[in-house]
Amino acid sequence: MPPDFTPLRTARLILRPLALEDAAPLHRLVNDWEVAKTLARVPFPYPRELADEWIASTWVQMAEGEAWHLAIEAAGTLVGCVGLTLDRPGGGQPGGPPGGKGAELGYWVGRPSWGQGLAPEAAGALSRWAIESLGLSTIHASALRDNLRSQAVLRRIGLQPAGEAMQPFLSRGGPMPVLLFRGGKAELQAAVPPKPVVLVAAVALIDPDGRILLAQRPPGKPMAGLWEFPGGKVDPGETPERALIRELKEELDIDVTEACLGPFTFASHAYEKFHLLMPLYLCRRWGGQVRGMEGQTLAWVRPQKLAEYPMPPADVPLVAMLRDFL
Ligand SMILES: Nc1nc2c([nH]c(=O)n2[C@H]2C[C@H](O)[C@@H](COP(=O)(O)OP(=O)(O)OP(=O)(O)O)O2)c(=O)[nH]1
Repeated sequence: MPPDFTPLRTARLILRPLALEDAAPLHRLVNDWEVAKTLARVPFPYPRELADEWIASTWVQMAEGEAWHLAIEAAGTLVGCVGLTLDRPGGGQPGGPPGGKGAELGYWVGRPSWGQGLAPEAAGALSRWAIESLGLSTIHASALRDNLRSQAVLRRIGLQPAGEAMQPFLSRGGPMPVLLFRGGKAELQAAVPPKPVVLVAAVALIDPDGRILLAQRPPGKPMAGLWEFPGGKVDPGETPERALIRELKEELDIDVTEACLGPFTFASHAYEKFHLLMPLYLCRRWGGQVRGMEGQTLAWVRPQKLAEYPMPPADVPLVAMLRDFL
């Protein structure tokens, strides 16, 4: 039985325990000289039964807290494996840490999925998870001296060169020269690509009764159904004020001037795929009648009632500030 393990998710991948059904595709992908020749512990040819045995052994190792070998799944298909094996105390593995808890990282991606950056995505995610959840101080790994692609993967996830060694390779029938890599939490974190910052301008339109206009995000959009302040993304080269004037005309058919947009506060919020930076303006004067031009539902809401409207997480602190201010 596969052990209980909450799969790790990345932008494109799911890292989950191997299942018996993975044996056939795993065998097909790893029984490929181009893959097997880079792996120290994989024989070539790779017997079909070994796939079943290997999968069962990963369950035992995970249950015992010795190693975490996971399937790399992309769009519902097994594309490779990634694993971490804890160093045995006093094991003195080449490249292993002098003190603290360490683990050796290994991975492979089947040939059909090469060239898409899946190996660093999987290896980085598992390594960062292990540092956080298993309390590891170091991750180490090795790559054949002539395997530049794998060395690039290790560098990309933040591991640093840590010397050279000879390592036995089952597929090569003897020891081979490898480069060693190692890194801790700081190195792994520093290598995480920053999220793009998305600049969105938004406004709290306030009517003569002191009510604020909220618009409901339409179905099909991210965060559909949540209520938000009118506004939208600032185009390259545009100021937030110009963007708001444009968006308010497009979305609500009203005319606003820059002089009527008073800067109030801003949201700075980490969404999963981007970091939102959203200045929020106040506006009490505009030309024309507010009407939803994009079929969006609108609501004029008293400040005390704002909390009853579910809003994107970035807006929650803004609502509290508005309530206090108005
Ligand atoms: N207008 C507005 N956007 C908000 C608020 N809170 C919040 O997190 N956002 C987010 C949702 C969106 O990711 C982004 C606004 O972008 P947008 O409205 O131009 O774009 P969108 O995601 O609806 O659609 P698209 O242009 O990507 O197709 O800012 C808010 O109060 N008002």
